[in-house]
Amino acid sequence: MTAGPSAPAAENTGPPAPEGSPEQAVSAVSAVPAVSPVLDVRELRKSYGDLTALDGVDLRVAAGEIVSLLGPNGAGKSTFVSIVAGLRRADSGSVEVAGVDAAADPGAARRMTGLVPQDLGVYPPLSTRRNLRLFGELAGLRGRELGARIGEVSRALSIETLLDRPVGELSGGQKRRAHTAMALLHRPRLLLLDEVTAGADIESRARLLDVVRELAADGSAVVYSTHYLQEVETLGASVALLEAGTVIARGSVRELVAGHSTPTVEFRFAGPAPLAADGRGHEGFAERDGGVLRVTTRDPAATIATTVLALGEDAGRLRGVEIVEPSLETVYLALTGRRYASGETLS
Ligand SMILES: Nc1ncnc2c1ncn2[C@@H]1O[C@H](COP(=O)(O)OP(=O)(O)OP(=O)(O)O)[C@@H](O)[C@H]1O
Repeated sequence: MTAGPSAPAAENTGPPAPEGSPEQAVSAVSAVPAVSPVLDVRELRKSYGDLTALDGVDLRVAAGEIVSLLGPNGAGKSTFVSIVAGLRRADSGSVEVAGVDAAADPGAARRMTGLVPQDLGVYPPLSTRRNLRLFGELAGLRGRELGARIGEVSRALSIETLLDRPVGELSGGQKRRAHTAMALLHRPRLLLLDEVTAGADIESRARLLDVVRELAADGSAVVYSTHYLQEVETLGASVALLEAGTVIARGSVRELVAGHSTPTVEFRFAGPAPLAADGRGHEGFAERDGGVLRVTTRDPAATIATTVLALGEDAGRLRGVEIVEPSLETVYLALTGRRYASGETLS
């Protein structure tokens, strides 16, 4: 895939389908902005053969709003982003960018959209500057204005020293910054970023997040797909949680946490956690994850007491018990049944 408003159509092979399906209760928090949204997506559907990637996705994003698109691998985030960017065609549903129907006038919708896709699509033999010029021209920028914008985005993303190097020689993080610069050249009203900080170092990540915040502060609407939950807080973003092609929750972090404010108790064991046998009196949803038994409960104290009592000989392997207060992470866990794989990456 390539960035920019006139990127060519492309289909890529995506990751495997998500395992299982959530059984937890799902509550969708409506977050319809009062003013006309910059992005207005309704009932978007997309299948790849028998596989339903998007199953009726609605999403509205206001000017100045950053929406974090969260969800496990295969949830449909990239499919959603690439359809909104005009790289893929939906089976049905509608996409409007600043009131322009993307199906009726794809060119106009693309001109208002900036995309930083997951698979980078720059022209490797050309210098960063040449790539920026190309994408700028595709977006309708010319002459002095284009030169000035290249200067601005290069400063914003700290890529001035990379301008005369072939993009193909840049590191992964440098490429992402260069790519983001290309998507920002024409000051898009809608910016789509698909896992843009994946593999970026701390400095690149901070720089990228700063730029995204600044763009939103200037009035752009931003859709920011990520696996890093802490970025949601850093960006001051609201959340759209996608699972198996459906938005299962939408709202601010505060709204989501308030709506799913059930604490979790984590029991840590030496060796595998014992089976959370239903007969052990847990109240709420219990699951095992390696050496951790995790129980979502409204009464943590009672859960600790009944669970420890029920452990039998496994009690000797118990190494710690922790009450985890509700957070975006626990909301994610409650809604998807999945957890972080490494402390920050969602599995
Ligand atoms: N070109 C394609 N052909 C067939 N199936 C596809 C294609 N692209 C994506 N898929 C499937 O569609 C589903 C959604 O994929 P998508 O890449 O949109 O998910 P995602 O949420 O972006 O995942 P990740 O977090 O891993 O990037 C997956 O099951 C994936 O295997």
